[in-house]
Amino acid sequence: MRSEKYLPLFETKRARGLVLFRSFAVTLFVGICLILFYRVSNIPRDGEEGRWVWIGLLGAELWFGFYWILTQALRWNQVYRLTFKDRLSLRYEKDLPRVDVFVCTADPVIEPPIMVMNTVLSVMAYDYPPEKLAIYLSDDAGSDLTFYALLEASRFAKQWLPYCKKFNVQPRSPAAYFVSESPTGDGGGQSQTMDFMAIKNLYQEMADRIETATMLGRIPEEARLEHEGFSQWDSYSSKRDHDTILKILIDGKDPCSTDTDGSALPTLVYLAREKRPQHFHNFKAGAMNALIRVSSKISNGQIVLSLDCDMYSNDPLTVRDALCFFMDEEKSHDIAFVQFPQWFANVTKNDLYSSSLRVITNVEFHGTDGYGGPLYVGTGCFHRRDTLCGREFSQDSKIEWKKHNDHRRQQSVHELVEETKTLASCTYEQNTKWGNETGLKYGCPVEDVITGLSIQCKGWKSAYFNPERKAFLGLAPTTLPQVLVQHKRWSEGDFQILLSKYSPAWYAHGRIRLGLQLGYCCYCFWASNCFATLYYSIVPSLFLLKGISLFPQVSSPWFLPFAYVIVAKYIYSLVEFLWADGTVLGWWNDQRIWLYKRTSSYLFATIDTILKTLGFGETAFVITDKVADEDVSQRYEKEMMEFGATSPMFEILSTLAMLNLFCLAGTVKKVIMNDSIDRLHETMPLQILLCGVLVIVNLPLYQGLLLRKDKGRMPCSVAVKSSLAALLVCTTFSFL
Ligand SMILES: O=c1ccn([C@@H]2O[C@H](COP(=O)(O)OP(=O)(O)O[C@H]3O[C@H](CO)[C@@H](O)[C@H](O)[C@H]3O)[C@@H](O)[C@H]2O)c(=O)[nH]1
Ligand SMILES: [Mn+2]
Repeated sequence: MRSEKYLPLFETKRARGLVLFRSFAVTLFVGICLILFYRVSNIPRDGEEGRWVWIGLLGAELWFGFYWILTQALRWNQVYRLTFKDRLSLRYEKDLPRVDVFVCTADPVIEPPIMVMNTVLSVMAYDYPPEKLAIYLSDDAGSDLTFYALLEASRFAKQWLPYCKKFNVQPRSPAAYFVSESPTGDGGGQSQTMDFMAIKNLYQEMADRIETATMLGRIPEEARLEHEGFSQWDSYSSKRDHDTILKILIDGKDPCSTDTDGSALPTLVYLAREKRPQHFHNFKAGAMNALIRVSSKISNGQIVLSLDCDMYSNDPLTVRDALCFFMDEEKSHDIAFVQFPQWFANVTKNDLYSSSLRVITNVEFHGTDGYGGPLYVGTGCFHRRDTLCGREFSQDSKIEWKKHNDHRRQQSVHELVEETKTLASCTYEQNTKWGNETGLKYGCPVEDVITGLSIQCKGWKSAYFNPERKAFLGLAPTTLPQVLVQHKRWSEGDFQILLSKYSPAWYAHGRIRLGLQLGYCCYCFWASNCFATLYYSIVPSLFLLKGISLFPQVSSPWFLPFAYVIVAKYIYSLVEFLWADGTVLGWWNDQRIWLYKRTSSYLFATIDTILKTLGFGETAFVITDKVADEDVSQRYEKEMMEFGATSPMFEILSTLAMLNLFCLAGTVKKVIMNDSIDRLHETMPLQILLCGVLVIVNLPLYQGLLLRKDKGRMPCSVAVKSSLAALLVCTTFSFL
């Protein structure tokens, strides 16, 4: 029954200070226009020196100006959300919907099973009626190690879940919980301490068994004999060639599956979809679609949560938060998904690789939310099942939660499993709309973003919920090559979306709000930033070396707009970064990574996308490592940049760094020899500043190239090649 006075389950609030921000943005816009006017009106005439360079600079500045406008769309209309879980309980506790959680893993070596189990256990322990919760683990490696680990976890859960409930502990990932030496939670004093020690030992024993098996690469013989599930590996030949392996480890419907307190347990399912070398498997999108189908037979939750295997739940109440957005009587009918931020458990204080993406998380996504909702970013996202399967929005899309809650099943578990297996076979999708109209989209390295966009284009909205207590915590990459590769995948995927059928630049026009369209473009144009950035970080420095000025002199009135834009833009970015809980050094690191991404990841992403469009090359998904060697971890903790491998990306970064170093050194030498410091100051302040900042920002790179001795240093070959290349460019250019 609806109470007389309707009380919303969630609220949306405008961010404060938007007027101030907008006024500031307008002044910056004027500054940018003045700069462009200066460039256009001062183009050297035909035949005059520097005409083409000047036009190039104009191009770069036009690009930066255009891109800046896109970034404003992500800030213009920020909103914040609040939920009322108590009202949800009051109104719906008996009628809560079924929720299916999908956890994807793909490789037991770089995604250790014990980490995956912690994710699984953390969601099994959600504060949610267990008969309405089902957890599915998709294993794209089809590894019996992961299955073994899941079997162990299903046993451990029988103790872990009652413990969590009894003392209301959090987080409910055992590994994260046991980091603290003493029990936390709604203390039970002496009795909790004993329980704590007991459960901690149990966890440790389980972890040891799983880790030993992982290390040896095989499971203990007695485990194999004990559980019939392993027989499914009899016909297994490799991770790319095997039958569907499907096992319901805990059947929530079975009255016998209970924890040590006799309470029901959530359903737990292991799935390794069929793989054959002749059938392309479509990476995570393929795994997710198999999960959608398989789960529809087993539990068919109306709400689906997708999680990466390293993203444990940090808050047992998150499901209820998400449901507030789906179950509000007045405002929920058009919400298709609720995205939680991706936060990371392993980010160091000053976030050397800027992998926490804190500005995106704490600022930009709130901006997208003001225009119809955030992007779907693959993990920590709750979907309505029907919208994920391609349903269009219409006025009657509202779910009657109280009606639709029944899911009975007639067959035996065995029959059910056999019948369901075919849904995960390689051929099932042939001649269907899966991967296209239905489920997650195929063929894009960021299957999540393109899927979310297509849902929004069908008239749906999404919501962004960024609560005080972080809902999920994952693992960020811990070395520079990993960071650059991850960003290459993302920027490449986003760029492909721009060129795809669902392009935010045209297809989305009129289907989503303009602000959101621009916001999507901001990410989809990530890759294209490489050209302007490369130009700006090479050409002015070379001309500095040659003594040719490309920017206004200090005494010129045109100097002012440059000075204003530079100073205002960077102060703003620092303030925003600090506001998003960053540190000053973290901001500085962010600037460095900004440069590195743009000059390497984005460049390669652009090249690869163009090649793919022309028909060369294939889409790939390079999985991010979730483990690191001991010494690599130590350097990471100390915030020492990790290179340690040869890579074409490093060659570019190092060449750029050396080039700027030579240009600066050459200029300094000239100054000393000619005693011309005043003149240079007067005529080329901005070029000196640019080159100088590029050198300072690259200090860790010079250290890695020239000074460091540890294993994480830049390989010698890169140092030699890049120095020679930079030297060659500088000398040829000076004598040209
Ligand atoms: O063939 C594959 C490849 C990957 N995965 C899983 O996909 C998840 C994400 O992979 P990861 O290597 O951790 O990539 P990230 O860059 O950290 O992931 C981000 O970006 C991806 C898109 O590029 C999204 O799918 C993710 O949800 C999002 O967290 C992991 O759980 C993997 O196990 C599969 O299931 N099958
Ligand atoms: Mn990841």
